[in-house]
Amino acid sequence: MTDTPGIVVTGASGRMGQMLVREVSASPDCHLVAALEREDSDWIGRDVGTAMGGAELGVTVTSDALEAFARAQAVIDFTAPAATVEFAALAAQARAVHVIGTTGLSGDDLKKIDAAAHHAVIVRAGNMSLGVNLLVELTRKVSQALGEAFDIEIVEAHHKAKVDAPSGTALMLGEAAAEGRGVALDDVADRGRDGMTGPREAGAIGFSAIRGGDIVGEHDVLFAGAGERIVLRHVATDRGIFARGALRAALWGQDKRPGQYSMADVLGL
Ligand SMILES: NC(=O)C1=CN([C@@H]2O[C@H](COP(=O)(O)OP(=O)(O)OC[C@H]3O[C@@H](n4cnc5c(N)ncnc54)[C@H](O)[C@@H]3O)[C@@H](O)[C@H]2O)C=CC1
Ligand SMILES: O=C(O)C1=N[C@H](C(=O)O)C[C@H](O)C1
Repeated sequence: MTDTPGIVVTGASGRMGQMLVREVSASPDCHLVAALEREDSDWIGRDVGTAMGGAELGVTVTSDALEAFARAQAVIDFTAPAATVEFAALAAQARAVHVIGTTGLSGDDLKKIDAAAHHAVIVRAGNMSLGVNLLVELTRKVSQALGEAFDIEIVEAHHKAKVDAPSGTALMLGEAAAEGRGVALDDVADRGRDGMTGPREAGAIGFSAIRGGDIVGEHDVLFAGAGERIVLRHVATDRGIFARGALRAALWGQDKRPGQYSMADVLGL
């Protein structure tokens, strides 16, 4: 047995789940206590290491979230909105830190996550990488400095299997741009142009989404003025950046009071 924090990885067979199983099991600072999948997944009952095509890890994939969370100090969750809302309540019941990377959450989902955060630590971010969280801070500052004389457009590109748009990261960047201008994103977001749209609305923050191939994640924040443009860009080439950020958040959350935190809190930005 080890006295490092025990971690559950949800969505273990997914793109992020597999990356997280690798990071958690390789880390000397924690250990993998469970790997969770949907009950109809053909990974259920198999050793997660061999299911991933590697060495045995001694952890059998299960769909019993309550039992798994009861044995854990943290749950790292990159799945889908309905699953994440359910896991938030169960992780709170188990008093386990819940690190949420899942994007595409609705306003109603966020309210349920807020309720769970009264009882346990939740760290949630649409992007767990250091680079993007720095970009968020830069976006806020540049937006504040330039004001409405520069039009803001956020362009994101992801792999063809991504199911939500705009990406969680694009929305974080949009929130930061709106905060920089002292406005609410919901009042100024322009999330889809098609047909006779008319000229650009003054003060709008526009979003465009590209989907194709195996693009890990790319985000541009464009500030377009008269006679000049600034582009702030982040390019992810390896999902390990998200997994390492999530693991850092799970460990950081161990001695924190119940509440909802961001990656900016974790990174001290
Ligand atoms: N915040 C961040 O830094 C990042 C967030 N993401 C987000 O993470 C989420 C997952 O992304 P991917 O790994 O690419 O998707 P994926 O589709 O490859 O994996 C999702 C996994 O969750 C599993 N799952 C769904 N419902 C479940 C349930 N009730 N119980 C157990 N497992 C369940 C699925 O079976 C699947 O294996 C997406 O929302 C994505 O946008 C992805 C990368 C970075
Ligand atoms: O689905 C993905 O892949 C990613 N999702 C996150 C998002 O929606 O921003 C983070 C990253 O860009 C990869």
